[in-house]
Amino acid sequence: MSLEQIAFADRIILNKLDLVSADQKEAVIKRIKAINKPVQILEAIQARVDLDQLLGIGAFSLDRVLAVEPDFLEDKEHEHDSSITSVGITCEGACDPDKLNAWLRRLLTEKGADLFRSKGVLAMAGSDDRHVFQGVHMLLQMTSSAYDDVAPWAPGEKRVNKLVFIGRNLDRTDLTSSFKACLV
Ligand SMILES: Nc1nc2c(ncn2[C@@H]2O[C@H](COP(=O)(O)OP(=O)(O)OP(=O)(O)O)[C@@H](O)[C@H]2O)c(=O)[nH]1
Repeated sequence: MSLEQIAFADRIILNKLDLVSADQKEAVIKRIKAINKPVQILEAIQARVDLDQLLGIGAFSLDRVLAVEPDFLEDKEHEHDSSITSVGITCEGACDPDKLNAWLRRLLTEKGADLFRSKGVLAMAGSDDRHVFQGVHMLLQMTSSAYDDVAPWAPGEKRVNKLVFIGRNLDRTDLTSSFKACLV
């Protein structure tokens, strides 16, 4: 198994399942999820998968970023069998844009090599625009409903920031507290 490929993937096809027991399959799924919690696993025999699940999924589209799985974000499990893990942060509030920029810049500079994927949906103080970011290692793209086809925060909608980081040696406690320090 290539850990980086698993960490990077949005979807993984688990093929040749006729050759393993249910327990063996579950063990492999557990290992994959320990590395990349939000990944979607497609089970297959003779590589037969529903093509609709693979084609046109727009893995890098904003829809995908916005579809941050809530069960993943709420999962507080720490279990993992390698140094590659995923960290989800979900937290109501509004970010101070300057603090957030400084935090992201520092994170990418210091941890970029270890950060395979990052993505998130953010609320900014003083703005009704929903901000969306996604990154690969040091590269980060940020957009918002001001520029793109992203729905702004609806009137009265709870502004819940959601972030996902997948990478090596991530410190969940530090990531969470340093993000929360960006809130106004
Ligand atoms: N039993 C079983 N054999 C399969 C399945 N899928 C593919 N194979 C067989 O596995 C062999 C390798 O298939 P390839 O399509 O060449 O796959 P590959 O990725 O190039 O090779 P490997 O990953 O090394 O197996 C072929 O003989 C396939 O018929 C499956 O679901 N079950």
